Amino acid sequence: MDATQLWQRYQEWLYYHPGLELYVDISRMRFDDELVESLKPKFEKAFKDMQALEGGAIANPDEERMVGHYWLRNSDKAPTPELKKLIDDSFDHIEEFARKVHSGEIHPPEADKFTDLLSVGIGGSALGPEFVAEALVPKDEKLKVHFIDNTDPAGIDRVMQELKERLNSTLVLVTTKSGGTPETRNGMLEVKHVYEQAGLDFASHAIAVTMQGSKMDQYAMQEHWLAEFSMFDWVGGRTSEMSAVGLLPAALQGIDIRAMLAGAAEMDEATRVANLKNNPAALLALAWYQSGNGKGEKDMVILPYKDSLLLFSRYLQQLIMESLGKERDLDGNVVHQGIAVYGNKGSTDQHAYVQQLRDGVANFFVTFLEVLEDRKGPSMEVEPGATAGDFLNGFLKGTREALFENGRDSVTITVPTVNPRVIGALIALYERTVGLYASLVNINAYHQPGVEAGKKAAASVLDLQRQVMQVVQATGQPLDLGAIAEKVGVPNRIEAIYHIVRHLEANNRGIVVEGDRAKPASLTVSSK
Ligand SMILES: O=P(O)(O)OC[C@H]1O[C@H](O)[C@H](O)[C@@H](O)[C@@H]1O
Repeated sequence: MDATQLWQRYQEWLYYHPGLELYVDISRMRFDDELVESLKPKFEKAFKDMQALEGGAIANPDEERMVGHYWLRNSDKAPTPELKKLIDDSFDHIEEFARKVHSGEIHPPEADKFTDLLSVGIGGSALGPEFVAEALVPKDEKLKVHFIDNTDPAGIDRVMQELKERLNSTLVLVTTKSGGTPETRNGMLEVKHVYEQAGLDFASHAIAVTMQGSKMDQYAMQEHWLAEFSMFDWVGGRTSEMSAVGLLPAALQGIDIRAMLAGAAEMDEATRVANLKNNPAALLALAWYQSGNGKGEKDMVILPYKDSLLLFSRYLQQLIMESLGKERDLDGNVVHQGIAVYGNKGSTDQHAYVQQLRDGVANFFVTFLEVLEDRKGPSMEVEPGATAGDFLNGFLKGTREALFENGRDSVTITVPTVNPRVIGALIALYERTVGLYASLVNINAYHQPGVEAGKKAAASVLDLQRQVMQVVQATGQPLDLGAIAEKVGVPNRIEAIYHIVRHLEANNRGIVVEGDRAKPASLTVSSK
């Protein structure tokens, strides 16, 4: 295709949303009319599926659940007046609480106001809040936000060290939809311990977002935490940014959550249009489908050319990979679907792995995210006639062109600026694209059966650890790994026992290991 033809193609496929001033350009994806024609029936079905989902159908059949994240942005779309009321009340509750925290009406026992927010959660209960907190830091940030999103003791220490001087004015938010996620429970207990060590009452600094009746809900009630916010059964973790999960921390930080909701609602309207060319999510779904042959054969590299959007790719990793990465389709056939997502930001990544993208394995397509506004206010010239922002723009365009020349495709999404409305719209755009694409490839995007396997295996390792400790303590003389395995009654789990013992020893957990470290079979274990 020559330059004139490409310019034609660009104009033919360009999508523009006038309200949001947002563009989607899929002209640099090499799909042809034949593919578009052949996908028409699938798109018809995808639009219908989406309509049914928004109408309250059980769109997640395995878990017998409705999928209602779109109602959050327009509660009139909720299938019953009761649900509408729940949604409206939950936002009022969030705003009222945030207002009282900001004014000092709600304050910790030892200070006039809360100064910091420590959010404890993982997966869908962390990635959206982390992305938004970083993308939208307000000028007059009301509370400074920190995150614990793992059960890594050293990671927890690092965050608690930062907060050491302000512990008494830190509000701790524990977010877990299910209320039973071990990493989050551990994080909460560790933080509580630090409060207790400091002689502070944890409950009067603690709030929770969780489903009613969950373990966390019960715990928070028993302990008389400061406040609780409900998470709904019909909102999945990875699509929960526009529920209390995302909006509570955002509101506390001082972000305009109504603008986020409005941006998402505008995008939802645009992505309800049952016409491929006029629906930006359908255009993205077409691009995903074409690049990976409907089988995820190519990875999605997300490259926002804007530092504040650094965490978008991490957020999208869960949204896309947990939704689309499925063993079976809706008819039970083994399909091993998915699309791998990675990326950080441009132009930084051009100095890291873009070399491979240009010249190496052609197993990806790029999504460039362009922000038209360089910064608030004027920029100096770093060279005659060019600002730092002109360079950033030049690098984006240059990379897009250099990749395309070499047979590497890309999508470009352009937004006017980074603000709450735009972020709400971007989240809604990708949520809808995932839903439409899932329909095209006939999978359930709303469950995550594969995650359970790792959780079960971890629980079994911890069980084994308890048994190993018992055996070692009860025996009173050095045992080799085989003997421990025999005594525990799991002769085929010697390797697992070896790993457990090595970790216990490294952490002074009351055992002594002797022998040649390079020859695990020579090791003996005894209690200290
Ligand atoms: O919010 P929670 O219930 O604690 O869940 C946190 C995360 O854990 C799980 O493993 C799921 O796979 C995720 O979808 C979820 O977002």
